[in-house]
Amino acid sequence: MPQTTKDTPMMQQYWAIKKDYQDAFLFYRIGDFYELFDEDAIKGSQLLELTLTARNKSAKDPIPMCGVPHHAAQNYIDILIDKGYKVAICEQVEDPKQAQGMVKREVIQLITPGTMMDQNASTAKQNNYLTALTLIDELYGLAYSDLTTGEVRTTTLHTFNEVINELLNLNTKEVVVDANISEQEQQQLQSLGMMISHDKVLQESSEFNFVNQKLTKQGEQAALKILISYLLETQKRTLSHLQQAESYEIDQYLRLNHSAKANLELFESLRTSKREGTLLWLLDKTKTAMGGRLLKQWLNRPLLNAKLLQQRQEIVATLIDHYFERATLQQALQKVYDLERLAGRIAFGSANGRDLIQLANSLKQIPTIKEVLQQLPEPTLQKLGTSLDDLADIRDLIQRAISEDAPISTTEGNIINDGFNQQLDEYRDAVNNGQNFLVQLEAEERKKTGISTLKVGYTRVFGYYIEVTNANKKNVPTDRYQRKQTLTNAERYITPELKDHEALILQAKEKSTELEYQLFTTVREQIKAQTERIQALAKQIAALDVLQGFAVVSENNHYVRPELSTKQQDVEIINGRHPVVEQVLAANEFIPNSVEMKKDTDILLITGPNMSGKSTYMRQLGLIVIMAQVGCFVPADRAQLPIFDQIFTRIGAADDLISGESTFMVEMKEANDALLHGTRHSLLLFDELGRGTATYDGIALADAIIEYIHDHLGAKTLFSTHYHELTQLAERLPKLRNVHVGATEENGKLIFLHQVLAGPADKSYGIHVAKLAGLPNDVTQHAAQVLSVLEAEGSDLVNDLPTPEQLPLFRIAEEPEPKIEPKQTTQAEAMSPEVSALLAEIKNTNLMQATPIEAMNLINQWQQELNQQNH
Ligand SMILES: Nc1ncnc2c1ncn2[C@@H]1O[C@H](COP(=O)(O)OP(=O)(O)OP(=O)(O)O)[C@@H](O)[C@H]1O
Repeated sequence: MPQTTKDTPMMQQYWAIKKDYQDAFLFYRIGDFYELFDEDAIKGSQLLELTLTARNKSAKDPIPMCGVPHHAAQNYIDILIDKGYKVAICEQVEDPKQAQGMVKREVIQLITPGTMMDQNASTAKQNNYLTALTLIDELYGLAYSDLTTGEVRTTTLHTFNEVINELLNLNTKEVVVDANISEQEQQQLQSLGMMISHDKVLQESSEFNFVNQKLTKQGEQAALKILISYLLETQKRTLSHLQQAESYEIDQYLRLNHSAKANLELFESLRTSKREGTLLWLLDKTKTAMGGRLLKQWLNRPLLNAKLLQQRQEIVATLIDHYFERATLQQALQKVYDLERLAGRIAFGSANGRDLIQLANSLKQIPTIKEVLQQLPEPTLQKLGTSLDDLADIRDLIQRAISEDAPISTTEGNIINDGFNQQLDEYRDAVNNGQNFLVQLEAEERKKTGISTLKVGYTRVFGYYIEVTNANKKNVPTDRYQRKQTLTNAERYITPELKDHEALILQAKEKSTELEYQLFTTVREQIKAQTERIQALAKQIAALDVLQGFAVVSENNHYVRPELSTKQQDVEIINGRHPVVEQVLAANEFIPNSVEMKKDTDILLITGPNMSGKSTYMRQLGLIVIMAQVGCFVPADRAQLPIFDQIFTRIGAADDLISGESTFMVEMKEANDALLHGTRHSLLLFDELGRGTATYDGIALADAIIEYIHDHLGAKTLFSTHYHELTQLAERLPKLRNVHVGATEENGKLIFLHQVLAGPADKSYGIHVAKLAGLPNDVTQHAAQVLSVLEAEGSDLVNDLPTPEQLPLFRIAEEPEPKIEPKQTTQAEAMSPEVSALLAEIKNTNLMQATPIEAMNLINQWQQELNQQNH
């Protein structure tokens, strides 16, 4: 709204400030309220369900207004941030009593989704990252930080797809970009729910110099500069708790793209989008919020380093074997508050007395933790036990200075302990003496006046008074008493003596409160100087907490320590279980299955009826690998595993959350990704790849992909399929083995055995599954007839299928596919020369060199040719 000449000085000040914060809600402090004006007020009143009023109501053009009490502001700020807005907090920055004219006001902080400092119980175990992104010499530089913990990391990425993956993995809500990031890229990030921000004035700072120390890559340094500059611009204070940036490369860790993490349900259940039923949910037996956050980071980045993994395994094994020590450790950890975020708040200047008490109480646990660790027969734990800094000096300072019962407010006294500061003790004595004087005065006045019910009291507005009930008013010595206030049944008076003491007491009180605040901030500053030590301790405690959690789940669920090999790629899991599904089923209901893929086997081709457990078997292997590569034990009787470099998946619903592309396109892209980037150290989990297109194309593509993996990649691969034709590949591909998930039929009913057995499935149970699903009897009976005809004739799926016109109902029953007995002829022999030629063309097409659109066009062309063949 434009400024008009009629604007009051206050509104002029408002508009002047608002001008710089057009994209934020301006919370403008007036007394005990934050007020919103004009468009902010209209929009804010709707979003926050506040009553909309107006300033200058009687004027011609009143200004819409709404407000929130300052003590309740945080809730409203949280709501706006959660809805993806920014909030600028504008405070009175001088004492109104001393102000000449308008009170000076300034924005003291711009709160954005990526810079929220306020954390509640539900976000305790989550990091909140702000990310900065730039592009230099065709490389993306990425820097991100969690302002609440001070963690800073940087990396360099080659493609925008990698950037998206990393940002989704980090669950980043806000990305600060510079002009090198194109409009289109920015829009793509926005469409994924990320706020895009820009840094207005790129500034050099001592913070940048400190955080930047270890970085060498240009892109990462540039991104870091944007990040820190934006943080300084929005937070408007020093950021001394930011740690030195750690640079990493994504291939230092087991690579899993975002959709693989979603498919394997690491952090979010596919069905409910909740944490329950995920690997994180299962493994999180941490006692601290820091441990909870670190576990999530570990699962996001499983390790490749065998030595580090051995070390984690040793610790888990030792903690499993020492139940009592572990119990003591857990009890101590339980009492450790969020050291990282406490350190953040202390450095940020927002910590109160209670925060410091929480810090001291946490530090009290460290000696116990050190003692237990030193008792354990494991070198890393023992070393940790000796080297852990118990921060006794900080604990001692807090215990001496800060009252156990410190209030939330830092400005109203009662924070500092007696005996900590002489001057404060003197003020407090003065206040106490004053109080004693009043007690004496009351007794004396009762005596002098003979009024036994006379009382000395205090109110904020009137100060100290002498109160006399109406019945006794006549006995009041009017020469000394001066009437001050009349109540219904009493009268209040003051005397000169009382007023003198009032001044003394109030002065002492005011001085003591002021001094307390000063002392408190000094203590806080002293602790702030030790931020790095607190952060170092927090990191060690967090790791210890995650590992004790691994010990707990491993023991409770009878996991075994996997043998990890860097020399060979053999996979041998005896009686493995799906860690989450087995928790959901009743005891002993889960049927364990082995996975054996030694030198002679790279690919397991899995067949079996729907619902038999094919996906579960594949996910099981993926999860076991991830658990092994974060250092946890695994659900099996025995497990020998290589260290995988990447896991590629194509499991479950193929909808692409990112680009909204068709199922088939996503399938092909994911296959392409695996074939292009996979190595013989990778794990591929492909569930019914190719089902997103026509049967012919599906079979042909699946065949070509399997052969490519077999001949060129050599990656360990689980490939499930309903295309029975593919099982014949075992004859040609020596490193492919058929397995199937067993089922039997009893009295016409299908019994799932959930057991993975050697060889291809010998019968399709599609019709039974269709029955279970409740398809009309007509349909399933009809399908059964078709099946028996097909089986009796040993016919060929392709050539002998009745046309839809002949069997109208068949179209409905098509989904559970009737299966034919495998013939001894190869596929190419069974088909017409045209189809064979087509197949050869498909096989020889190099998908790696085709763009997705070209692939689509090719497939379209093949489909048309095939259709011509069929007619
Ligand atoms: N090993 C097992 N032991 C016990 N129950 C299992 C086992 N494996 C799977 N199940 C149960 O069977 C259900 C179906 O499993 P899953 O989704 O893996 O089947 P599927 O063969 O992949 O099916 P579709 O082909 O229809 O995708 C699971 O929800 C689970 O409850």
